[in-house]
Amino acid sequence: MRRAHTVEQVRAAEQPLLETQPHGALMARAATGLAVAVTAELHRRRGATYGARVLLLVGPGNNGGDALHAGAWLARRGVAVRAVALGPALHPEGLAAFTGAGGRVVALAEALRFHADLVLDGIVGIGGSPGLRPDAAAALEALSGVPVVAVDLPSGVDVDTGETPLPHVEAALTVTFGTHKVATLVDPAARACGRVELVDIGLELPAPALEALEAYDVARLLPVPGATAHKYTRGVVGVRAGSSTYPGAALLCVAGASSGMAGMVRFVGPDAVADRVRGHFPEVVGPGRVQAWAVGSGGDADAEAMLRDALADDVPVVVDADALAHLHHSGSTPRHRMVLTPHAGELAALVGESREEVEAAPLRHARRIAGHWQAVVLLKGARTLVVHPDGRARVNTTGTPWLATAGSGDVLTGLVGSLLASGLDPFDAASVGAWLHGEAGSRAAESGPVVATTIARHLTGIIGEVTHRM
Ligand SMILES: NC(=O)C1=CN([C@@H]2O[C@H](COP(=O)(O)OP(=O)(O)OC[C@H]3O[C@@H](n4cnc5c(N)ncnc54)[C@H](O)[C@@H]3O)[C@@H](O)[C@H]2O)[C@@H](O)CC1
Ligand SMILES: [K+]
Repeated sequence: MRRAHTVEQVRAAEQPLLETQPHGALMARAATGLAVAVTAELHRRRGATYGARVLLLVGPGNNGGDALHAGAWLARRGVAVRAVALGPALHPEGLAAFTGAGGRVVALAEALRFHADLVLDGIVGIGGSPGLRPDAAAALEALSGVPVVAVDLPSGVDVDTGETPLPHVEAALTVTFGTHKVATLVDPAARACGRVELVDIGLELPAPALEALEAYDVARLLPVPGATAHKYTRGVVGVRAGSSTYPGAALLCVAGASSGMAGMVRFVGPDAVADRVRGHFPEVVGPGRVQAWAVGSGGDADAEAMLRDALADDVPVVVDADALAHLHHSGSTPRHRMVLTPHAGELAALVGESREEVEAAPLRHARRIAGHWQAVVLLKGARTLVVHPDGRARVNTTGTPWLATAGSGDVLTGLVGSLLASGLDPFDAASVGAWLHGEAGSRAAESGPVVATTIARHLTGIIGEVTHRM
C-alpha cells in the first residue's frame, strides 16, 4: 500500500524525531536521499554525473535546506552546483554546507548563463501555500525548458488536496520525504510531480489520509475460492445494462462481470439484447437471485427502471452512466451500499458544477457526492479516486491513457459488480476493480491501441497473476 499523509500528520510524526535525534539528522536523511535520486536522474539524462550542472532554486525554509544539503553532496562528487536565493534568508546550516563544498549562490542572470542540466525546486515544501511568489515565478519562467526535480513537492501545489488553483512548478521527478502527500498521488497536482520517488526518513505515521493499492494488497483482498466452494457461495452478479440504442454496453458490462470473480453472471434485459449477450457468453443466465447488481451502462431510456429494479433487491448496486441521473428518484438509501461510478462529466451533473470545476478538484467533489448519497464514489479519470462516505479515500495508480476508450467504463462497472458479488465490501470492490481494470488496460496496451473488449479479455489473466503472488 502506498500511503499519503497530511501536512499536519507529517509535522506531528517529525516532532518526536526532531526532539530525540541529533540535530540535523532528519534533514541529512532527506537531503542524501534527494542527492542520490538526482544522481540517478543525471545518469539517465546524460550518462554521467561528473561535470553535470545543477541549479538550486532555494526558498527560505527547510525545503530550501534540503536542496542546499543535497547541492553540497553533489558538489563534493564533481557536479557544478549554483543556487538562486528566493527569500530573505536561506537555511543557515544548509548554506554553510553548500558553500563549504564549493557551491555558489548567484543572481538569476548568472544562473541563466550557467546552462543547467537540471533545476532543483527547493522553493517550498509542506510549509508552502498554493501559488508562487513573483521572484520564484520569474526564475521558473526564465528557466523554462530545463527539467525540474521537485524537493518533497512541486512548489505552488495545494499539498493536502492535490488541487492546483494557482501557478506551480511542473516537475519531471519529485523526491518526496517520509510519506506520500495527497498532492503526489491525486490529480491535478500528481501530474505536476512527474515521476515520484519516496525517501524513507523513518517517520512513524498514523492512519493515512489516502491510500493507493499495490499488487500485493490486491492479492490479499481478492477472494480465492476455497475447497468447498460452489457457484452460489462464490456469489452471483446481475447485470442490467445496454439498450436497443447501445446493445454493446450490455456485452461490455457482462464481459467485465465475467472476470471470473463471481460464481455466476445473470443478465436481465430485452430479449434481443439478452440473445446477443448469450451468443457471446454462453455461461450467462437470465433473471434470478443475485448478490450484487451492475446497472446503467448504456441504459439510455431504460436506465431509470434498471436502477429501481436493482435497488428493490436490497443487495449492493454499482450505479453507472445513465442510471446516475436517476438517483434522485430511485429511493436509494445507505442500506443499498451503492458504488457510484461517474466520470468527471457525470459527477459534474450530480454536483451542478462544470466538468472543469470537477477536474480541478476531483477529491473534493467525489467526497461531496459520497457524503450526499452515503455511497462509495469511484470517480473515473487518469488517477481514478475511490471515496468512502466515512472519509477514507484511495487513488488508483495503474492504467494507461489508452484506457480512455469507448466502453472502457462499462467493463469496469461489470467488474466491480462481480467483486461485490464475490464478497468484497463496496470500498474494496471499487478500488480493487479500478486497480485490475487499469492493469488489464496496460497489459492490453503492450500490443497496441486498446479497445474495451481487449481490456475485458485481459482481466482473468491479471487476476490469475495477482492471486498466484500469494
Ligand atoms: N521538519 C524537518 O525536520 C524536516 C523537514 N524537511 C523539509 O522541510 C520542508 C518543510 O519546511 P518548512 O516548514 O521550513 O517549510 P517550507 O520550506 O516548505 O516553506 C518555508 C516558508 O516559505 C514561506 N512560503 C509559503 N508559501 C510560499 C510561496 N508560495 N513562495 C515562497 N515562500 C513561501 C512560508 O513562510 C513557509 O513557512 C519539507 O517540505 C521538507 O522539504 C525535510 O528536511 C525532512 C525533515
Ligand atoms: K519544492
